[in-house]
Amino acid sequence: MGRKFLVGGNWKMNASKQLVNTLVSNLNAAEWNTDEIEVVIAPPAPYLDLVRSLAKPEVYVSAQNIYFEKKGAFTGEISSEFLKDLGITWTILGHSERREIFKESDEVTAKKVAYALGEGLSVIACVGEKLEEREANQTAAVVFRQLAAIATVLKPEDWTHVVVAYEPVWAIGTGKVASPQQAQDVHAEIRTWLRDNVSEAVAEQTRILYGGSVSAKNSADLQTQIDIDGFLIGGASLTGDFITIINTRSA
Ligand SMILES: O=C[C@H](O)COP(=O)(O)O
Repeated sequence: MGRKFLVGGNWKMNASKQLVNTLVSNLNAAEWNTDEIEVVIAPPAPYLDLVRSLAKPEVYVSAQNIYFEKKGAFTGEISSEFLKDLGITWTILGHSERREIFKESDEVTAKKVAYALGEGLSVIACVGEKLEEREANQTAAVVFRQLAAIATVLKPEDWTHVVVAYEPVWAIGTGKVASPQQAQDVHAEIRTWLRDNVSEAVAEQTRILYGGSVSAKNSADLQTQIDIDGFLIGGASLTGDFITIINTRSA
């Protein structure tokens, strides 16, 4: 079976009750073939419950991050238990903003991925290089290092619930989208890495999303690439572009 295209919306630290109502009503009114497209939105943690209760079942809801402990003295952290209690089945992990701003290492990210999977969550695991790393021809090395940290703590069967999001840091929120070929090149390298380091089946089945300035204007071209299995969309997920992107895929 082919890889189901995933359109993810990462709202980052943007929300209000009013915005939730608008974005979720618009999504509820939109239609897509659920055999071919999976839609996942990731609002900030305080809005997860509201979004889950308002969104139609075809919309999967994701956290943007969790911790690797069930409960206790971890002020400000989000437990997988909270997600399960709220009917939230996904979490993003290892976003570059977590890595850069909050200093989450490859090892911490990997620990979170393993923990989330053990708790029955599906994970969007983010990888991607910074501009200076790309310019130093280090893109593959950086992405492979990030993947290796995750692969080390997973069993091959765990990958069934992992989606990899390739998000070049220089393309995030900058309007400088990777060209379809630039994205495809890295996606193909990631798939080859999975083939060489995990298994043929995992390489074939694992979805690799592209993220970084995806918009209604560029999504059609990006999605023509054979190894682009969906998008993780930031800014445009807070606008009508998100549904246009879903519709572009459906068309
Ligand atoms: O998780 C989403 C990415 O960071 C992309 O953000 P962006 O679409 O605003 O560039």
